[in-house]
Amino acid sequence: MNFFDRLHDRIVTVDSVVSVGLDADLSRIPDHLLDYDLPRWAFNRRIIDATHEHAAAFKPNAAFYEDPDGWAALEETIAYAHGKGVPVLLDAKRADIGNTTRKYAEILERADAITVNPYMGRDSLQPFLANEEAGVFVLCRTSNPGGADLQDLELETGEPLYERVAALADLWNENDNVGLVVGATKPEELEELREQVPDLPFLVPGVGAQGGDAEAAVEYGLAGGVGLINSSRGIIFAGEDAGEAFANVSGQAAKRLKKRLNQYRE
Ligand SMILES: O=c1ccn([C@@H]2O[C@H](COP(=O)(O)O)[C@@H](O)[C@H]2O)c(=O)[nH]1
Repeated sequence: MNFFDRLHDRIVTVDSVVSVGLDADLSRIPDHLLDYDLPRWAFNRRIIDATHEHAAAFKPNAAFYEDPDGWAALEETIAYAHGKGVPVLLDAKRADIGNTTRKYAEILERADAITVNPYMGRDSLQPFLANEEAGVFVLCRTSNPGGADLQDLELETGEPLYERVAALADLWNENDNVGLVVGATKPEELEELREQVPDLPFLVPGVGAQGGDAEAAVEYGLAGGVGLINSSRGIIFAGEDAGEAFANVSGQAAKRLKKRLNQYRE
């Protein structure tokens, strides 16, 4: 079954478009978990237990797992999320020359979807795009201030580069498996892009710690009700001062975000 069909079913089941970002920063994990063999896994397991009923997806960012223990923690995390019936989107922003990107794409044997970087062009994304079962979210207009440096550059046609990326992603969507990454900190661009590519679901990061626009994220991020609005630190570290009750606080934060976003869903 296609990723976006699976995501649609999950969104309906939990009545939520919340993506819970599992950015398990070791320096912020509660002290009482640091003696575990894999503290990031111990942390994620508790966060998953507390938030899964509000989660349309979990989104670990690969940056927080790129060491031997990290990969082990990530494997356990993905398997556990799947056991709860929740799809996993790995935020890895991958792409490279063909030989390398084929290896990168093997991660889709584990994760259900991935973020990719379009800068190297179509051939660098081909193994991801060819995977009919997986979701492929192409970075388009990112949430960070420096996203403007390249993404807003005006092309000879007068369009900004991010709009060309959206047009290309639409062309690349032969398997109905492509979405865009568009930050909630960019509400005007969200609106423009939704008009430009009405059928592509968006992954919208930036509604939590980055202070993005939750209403615009929902209004423009969803295509036919399908899309993901992500918060990472705003959920997983909401209970940073709560000691052993940290995961309960995260569960409440995920529920609150779900309710807030649902106000804007049709
Ligand atoms: O444009 C982008 C693309 C990716 N991200 C990632 O999303 C989360 C956001 O974390 P918060 O703690 O909710 O700010 C994180 O993994 C980023 O690397 C993004 O923020 N913006």
